[in-house]
Amino acid sequence: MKNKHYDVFVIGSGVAGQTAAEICVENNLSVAIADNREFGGTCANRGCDSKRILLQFSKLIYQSRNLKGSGVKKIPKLNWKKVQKFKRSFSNPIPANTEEKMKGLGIAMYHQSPKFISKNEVEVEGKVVSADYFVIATGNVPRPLEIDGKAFLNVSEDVLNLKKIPKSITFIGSGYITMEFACMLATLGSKVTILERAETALGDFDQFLVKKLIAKLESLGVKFVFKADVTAVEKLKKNKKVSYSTNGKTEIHKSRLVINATGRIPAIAALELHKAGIDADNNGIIVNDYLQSKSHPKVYACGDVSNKSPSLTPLSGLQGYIVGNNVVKEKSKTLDVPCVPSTVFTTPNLSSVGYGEAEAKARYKNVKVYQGDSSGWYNAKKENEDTYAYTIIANERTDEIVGAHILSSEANESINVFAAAIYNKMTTKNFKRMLMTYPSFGMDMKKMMENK
Ligand SMILES: Cc1cc2nc3c(=O)[nH]c(=O)nc-3n(C[C@H](O)[C@H](O)[C@H](O)COP(=O)(O)OP(=O)(O)OC[C@H]3O[C@@H](n4cnc5c(N)ncnc54)[C@H](O)[C@@H]3O)c2cc1C
Ligand SMILES: NC(=O)c1ccc[n+]([C@@H]2O[C@H](COP(=O)([O-])OP(=O)(O)OC[C@H]3O[C@@H](n4cnc5c(N)ncnc54)[C@H](O)[C@@H]3O)[C@@H](O)[C@H]2O)c1
Repeated sequence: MKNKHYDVFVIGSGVAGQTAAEICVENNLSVAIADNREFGGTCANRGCDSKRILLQFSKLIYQSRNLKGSGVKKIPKLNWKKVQKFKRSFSNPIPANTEEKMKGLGIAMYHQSPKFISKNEVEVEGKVVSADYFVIATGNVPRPLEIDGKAFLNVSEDVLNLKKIPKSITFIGSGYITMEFACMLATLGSKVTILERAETALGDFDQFLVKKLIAKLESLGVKFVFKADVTAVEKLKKNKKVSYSTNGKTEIHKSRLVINATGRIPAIAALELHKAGIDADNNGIIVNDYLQSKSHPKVYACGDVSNKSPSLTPLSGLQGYIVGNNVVKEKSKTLDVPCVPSTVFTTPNLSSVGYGEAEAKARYKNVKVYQGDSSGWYNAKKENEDTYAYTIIANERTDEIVGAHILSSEANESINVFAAAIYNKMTTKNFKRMLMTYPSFGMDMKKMMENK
């Protein structure tokens, strides 16, 4: 075994790992990066980007259907093969482009999972590699579902690569991944069933809006089963058979595919963290506000694999930036995230930033909740869209906006305006003073905060 030494060894080449590696190498540190899959990470290869490309096609069909009878004569027909080809034109070049970029920066690359063998050494590609600092940025992987027949389950990546739209599909779990893909596939003609263990979908989101989103998906033919305990999956000739119990009754359900979308867990199993004394729990590697391992100060963790949630691309990039800077100059940056906007890219979108109603009520003495159904407003009516609603929350004492939750066809963009407002501690009064373009969803945001 030949020994190698670097100033910094990064594990994982997603947005978090790349960002940290680039900052280190730009500051004249010698850097290596390892990935056990194609370089470029989840978002660009098999997550956000590919997903949104596919979803825009189902949105096109959905919106055309809404406008049928109001001028649209024919609903467009998709050539799914070409849709997939278009998607791949974005994702296929990612690994080679990422490697070329790394190489251009002078970063050494390894194509295997490293295993820690001591506090400052890993074994990778048959070599012992030591480093002054390690950056762990290995992201998340699908949560394994320990049921009989688990080998017959598929995951989000398989949905992204579907060769054709399945006749029927079952999702286990009703989080982000399920809601987005269920919406897409139901719109494109699949019979979709969702088996969720909890009492509702998207448990962390505003439930006034989630109820409306569930009703929307039901109107597309999606069947929700809550309080479902899935026990087994079997492979039949054409279908998969899922066994589950709900309200004390045992049921079976057959569909072409069964997707395990019960959440994602930190990708740490292969790293042998214990050999370096790096502590982790179910949420990931335990780090302080510098994103430094609490049990091993020469190790940093960033992105989905750190225990600082939520697992979203912008937050992973930010964490990579913080770690890169802290490796270059110890304790130079802390993670200080006032609010993280996120969107469930269903049609319509469900977007959220800042506190939910319960959190705000726990935090402030008095809160003002502006909540309503805007399906009668111009912006919904012009699209023949029957689902549009909001919950905006302000601290009553200061009038500051502290949370915004929107269900609308443009919510993924509208929420960024609210993110800026919350970040800048805007009051509802100041927000309403801003001029917005007309006619736009921006104008509606001001109307949402009118006292009725
Ligand atoms: C289907 C899907 C859709 C999503 N949509 C969105 C969205 O719309 N918006 C959003 O903000 N977020 C979305 N996310 C979440 C987003 O993709 C992640 O938060 C983000 O990619 C995390 O970046 P990261 O750099 O922390 O990890 P990753 O991008 O996951 O990178 C980790 C890298 O580490 C590698 N790795 C893992 N284990 C090892 C090992 N043992 N050795 C070496 N390398 C290893 C992996 O191969 C990977 O390349 C989505 C996720 C999925 C699955
Ligand atoms: N648009 C986006 O930003 C986006 C999209 C996709 C994924 N993501 C990220 O990826 C993460 C993973 O997404 P996800 O949808 O897999 O997870 P999730 O955590 O959003 O949802 C998982 C769901 O599965 C349910 N569940 C758990 N165990 C179950 C079981 N045994 N049986 C039935 N239901 C069960 C949970 O109650 C929950 O509702 C997200 O939390 C998010 O951070 C983000």
